[in-house]
Amino acid sequence: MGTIEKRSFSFRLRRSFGDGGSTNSRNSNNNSSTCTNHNNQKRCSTPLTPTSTSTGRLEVPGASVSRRSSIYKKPDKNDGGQIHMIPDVELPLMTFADQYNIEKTLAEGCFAKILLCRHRPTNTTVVLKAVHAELTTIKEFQKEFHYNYELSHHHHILSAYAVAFQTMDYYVFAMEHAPYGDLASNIGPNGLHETACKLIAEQLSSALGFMHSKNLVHRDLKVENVLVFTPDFTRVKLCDFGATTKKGLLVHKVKHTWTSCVPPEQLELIKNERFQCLPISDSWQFGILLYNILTGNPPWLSADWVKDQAYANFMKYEQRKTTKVPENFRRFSPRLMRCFRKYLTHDTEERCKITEVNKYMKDRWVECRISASKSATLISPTPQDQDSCIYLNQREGRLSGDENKLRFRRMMSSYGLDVPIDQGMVRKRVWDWLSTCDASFDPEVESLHALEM
Ligand SMILES: Nc1ncnc2c1ncn2[C@@H]1O[C@H](COP(=O)(O)OP(=O)(O)OP(=O)(O)O)[C@@H](O)[C@H]1O
Repeated sequence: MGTIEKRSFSFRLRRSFGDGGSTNSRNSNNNSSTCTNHNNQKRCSTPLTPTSTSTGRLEVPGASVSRRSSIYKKPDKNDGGQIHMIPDVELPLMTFADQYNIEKTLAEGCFAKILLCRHRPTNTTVVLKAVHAELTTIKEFQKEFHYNYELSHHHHILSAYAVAFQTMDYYVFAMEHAPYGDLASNIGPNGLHETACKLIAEQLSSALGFMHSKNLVHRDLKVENVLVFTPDFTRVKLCDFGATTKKGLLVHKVKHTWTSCVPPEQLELIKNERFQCLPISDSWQFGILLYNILTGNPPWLSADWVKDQAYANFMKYEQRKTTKVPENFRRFSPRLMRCFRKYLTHDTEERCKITEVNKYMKDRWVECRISASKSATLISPTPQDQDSCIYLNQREGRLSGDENKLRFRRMMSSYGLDVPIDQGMVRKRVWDWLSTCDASFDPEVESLHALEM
């Protein structure tokens, strides 16, 4: 296994935003890495040897069904087939420079680096996830890589290449590049409009439903772990399988994740208490994510009805102790509220499956938009339009000209206007439209000048 010392720390990738500045985490303590596999050597060792790269070939996930046929086996009631067998594989020792040109660090923390690279032998752009070897165990690394690789052929799960190796300092695996980054960097302070949220919800529920069908629980669903491949959100993918665990195993809490993402039944646990890992924790996190993308923020800081008034209000409503819709949910339609109740119920027995949201796709989700200013008029031709209006108004000022153009194109393409068009006319229409949406609209607002195409 090389000369790298195994240590049992979990690794963190620090993020600079979120609720309370917490960091989020790789799970250091679930038990799935106990599933070592000796019968599976052929399937598992092949992709990890240097030959796949030294021959100048980067295997694209899903290209070889036969080698990865385990995933197609129907899981029995308590298992997901061989997917839970984490192979023990030697990782070839090499340096990044042997085969890669590092072009950019996409994200960096104390414990891992996400590097945008060019794989020289194939002239392919890849992202390398480099985990500090001192801060994780090789088993944890292999588990993450294995699950990511085995799940890769789902359309809405990030594809991992059949390439993993170690350097003197890191355990590394290769994956495809998401050109638009993660969802966290794509949602404005007022969230995305309903159409985009529905698209995202549909794709993520499909990815998570697929994982659940394999008896796997993601356990770390949040906006940072959803990657964006098209500017109109028609293609997003789930990533980061560091906390992924087989359903039913006894686990500890995922450490250092945003507290807003932690389900109430886990918040209530005492320190170091273990609990059974179940898909309903993904359902909870899905409900939080849905709210987050619709509004730009999580609904509360923590699902603690004693300490967090916003959660206490929702819990009373959800348990039908009051008919008063909590203020921060008032913009949503009764149908979406019904959906939220099912995902965000305190009662774990009542909580819905991850795919429940699909029943609500034809419904209206947002009834009216709360403006930044309470006194502002809330009426617009369609609430969707107004979402975009606020989004442009408040977010774009922080962005560069290129980013502004990109956002603008995304907005237009979500309205089917991504064909070549008269940009002058478009701009005039957007300005007219903005001024009818919002009485306080200032045509001189600096950010809008950046929309000049
Ligand atoms: N393939 C990719 N393409 C583009 N950006 C990526 C890719 N993979 C990861 N990132 C960026 O790096 C960030 C961290 O990635 P990832 O979640 O895999 O790392 P991590 O160390 O497990 O993070 P954490 O445990 O903090 O969630 C993502 O939120 C995303 O912004």
